[in-house]
Amino acid sequence: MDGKATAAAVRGEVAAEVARLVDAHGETARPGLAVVIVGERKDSQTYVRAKRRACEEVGISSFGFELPEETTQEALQDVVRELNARQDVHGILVQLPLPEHIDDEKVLDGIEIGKDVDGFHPLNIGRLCMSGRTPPLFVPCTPKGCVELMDRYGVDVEGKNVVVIGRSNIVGLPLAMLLLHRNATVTICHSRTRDTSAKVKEADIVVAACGIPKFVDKSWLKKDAVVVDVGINAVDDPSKKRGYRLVGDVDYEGAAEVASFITPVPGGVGPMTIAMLLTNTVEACKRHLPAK
Ligand SMILES: Nc1nc(=O)c2c([nH]1)NC[C@@H]1CN(c3ccc(C(=O)N[C@@H](CCC(=O)O)C(=O)O)cc3)C=[N+]21
Repeated sequence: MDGKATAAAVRGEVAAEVARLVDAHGETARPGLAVVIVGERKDSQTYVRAKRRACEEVGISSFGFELPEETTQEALQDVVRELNARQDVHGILVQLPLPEHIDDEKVLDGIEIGKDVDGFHPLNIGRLCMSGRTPPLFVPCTPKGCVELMDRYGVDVEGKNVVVIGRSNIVGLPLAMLLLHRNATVTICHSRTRDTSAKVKEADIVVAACGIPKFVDKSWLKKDAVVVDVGINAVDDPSKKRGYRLVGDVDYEGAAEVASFITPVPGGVGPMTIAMLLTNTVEACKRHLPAK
């Protein structure tokens, strides 16, 4: 499953929608995303740059806030409060991880839930977990991107055995919930699971989101399993310009021989994550407009 091409297609659709909004309602209807980064982590800077570029491509205004590593808890929360109040900012993203001295829970919980385009606010996650009630305002971008990718490739999850490896609040847990609501039989494996390979051997669909390079081996996979690799692991590689290359949580070469569908790294889930950030931002903006 080609996440790079699929994300490009999604961006094309988002660009058309943004143009339609601005055409119908004027400049105030142009969606705006604020991205806040604290400190100078190289990987965070790379991701934030990619988010900024994606916004530009589709006509979403992006507002970057680069705060020094020493930023205090109070100062960061003040920035979030200001962004909550701004009319031209429809979505707020505080890039994770934050420096050690900052309590990220306090920061994330301070984001207005209607602007929580990451979908990390406990009220959004709580609503995501419950079915038949008020739905969340936003679904976290990586899980949403995984499901969107499978949808577009015609992978139906209903009644399937899905194994999600990883239980993080931003990927594994919300993804398991999304798949459960789509009537998959979901098993979550994690660091204390006794025999993950045995669980994976039963899986029609495997989602690897544990952050361990090449954790999932070809020998674990059922013939024609669907494999979604969320891992973005940097491993040293002096032959590369950046000094490292990215590998997933799945041994791609081997797994590709048995899987019916598989996502590569890079070029799989990563670009879809950013595409879903754009769709969430447009959704946030549209909620403020009269229906048209
Ligand atoms: N508040 C917050 N929201 C996030 O969504 C968030 C975050 N914090 N912190 C870090 C993680 C990581 N993340 C990625 C997004 C896209 C790619 C991506 O597009 N990767 C490219 C490769 C990029 C490269 O070459 O370095 C690919 O997989 O093809 C990767 C990682 C979002 N995150």
